Amino acid sequence: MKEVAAVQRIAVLTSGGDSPGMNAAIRAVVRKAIFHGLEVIGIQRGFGGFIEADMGPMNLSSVADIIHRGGTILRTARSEEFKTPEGRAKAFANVQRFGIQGLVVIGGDGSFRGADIFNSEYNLPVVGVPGTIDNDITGTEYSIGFDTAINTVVEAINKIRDTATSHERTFILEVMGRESGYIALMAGLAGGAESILIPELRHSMDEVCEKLVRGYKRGKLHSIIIVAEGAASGLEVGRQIREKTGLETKVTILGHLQRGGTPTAFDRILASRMGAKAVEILMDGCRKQMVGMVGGNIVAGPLDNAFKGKRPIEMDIFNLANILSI
Ligand SMILES: Nc1ncnc2c1ncn2[C@@H]1O[C@H](COP(=O)(O)OP(=O)(O)O)[C@@H](O)[C@H]1O
Ligand SMILES: O=P(O)(O)OC[C@H]1O[C@](O)(COP(=O)(O)O)[C@@H](O)[C@@H]1O
Ligand SMILES: [Mg+2]
Repeated sequence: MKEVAAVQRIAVLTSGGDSPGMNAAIRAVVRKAIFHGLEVIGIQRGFGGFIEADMGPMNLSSVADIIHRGGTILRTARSEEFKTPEGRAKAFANVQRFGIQGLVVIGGDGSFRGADIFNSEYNLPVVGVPGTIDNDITGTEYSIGFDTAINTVVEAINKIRDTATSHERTFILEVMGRESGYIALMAGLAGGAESILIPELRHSMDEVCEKLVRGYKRGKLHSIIIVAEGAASGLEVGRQIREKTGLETKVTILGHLQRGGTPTAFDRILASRMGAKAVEILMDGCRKQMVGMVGGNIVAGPLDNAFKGKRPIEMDIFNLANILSI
């Protein structure tokens, strides 16, 4: 049976770094809302478009043929102006002008912080949908785009392994994560990396080098070291290893390759479920929530969970990766 909602018009935007699966989430928000008789306004370029009234109605066809596309059809941005009360006042003028009664923000911790402040100031109901390749959001086991990103990294590791073995070389692979080591950790475990360097932990280059040399002594043909960009520069790690061990090192920086590409089935399913849940939350009359995956279920939780504390790194996974690469 279709539920009839008190809220009649909602808006959706994507903000912060794009992540594969954001389009699937937009599609779910739009189609779920329309299914229940709601109108949906699509806001372009995150909070930037919110301030500048760069927005318009979306319909079923606006989200056709996007479930498999990376990036975001709504575009995304980082808006310094939204961090100011004056910028947010402009955005609120557009809330009134367009008759928006609820807002879905698809983005990361920074975007949720912005949404939280806006809700406190203007009482517009907001729901956060976690979309970031970093998977650094507390309150959800997975954020949209992470699975695709680590699969991209693992694919790169597979390719590097081929040439690394042939030449018996040491490779350093720098991956994304300015403040978070999740991509490095999980892709490192899945890719069988010798060492994983992440910003959450202090690392001793002497230990990294000792492990490398030990490995080669027992007959390893190559070594792969994963470095999160927030832990160190891949080039610098390569230089230090070369100086300390005399080994030949090659450095690959994956960069924005990790943010693009067609989303995996996991990310599409996650995004579809989370986008639909966001609409349900607004229809239920909640004022400030985030969607999360907890124990495999899609649930509503407090929005400020996402940025209250830093998500701790899973030490058991880090230790396991170390044991398995002995
Ligand atoms: N303290 C804040 N107050 C208001 N808006 C904020 C705040 N922090 C972040 N934002 C908004 O959210 C945007 C995205 O945040 P950012 O941290 O860059 O990305 P992400 O959401 O992916 O973590 C910022 O450009 C800004 O517009
Ligand atoms: O593309 P930019 O603006 O240089 O941002 C790079 C950063 O964005 C990310 O890809 C995603 O971070 P957010 O989701 O917090 O925006 C990080 O891994 C990376 O450090
Ligand atoms: Mg972030």
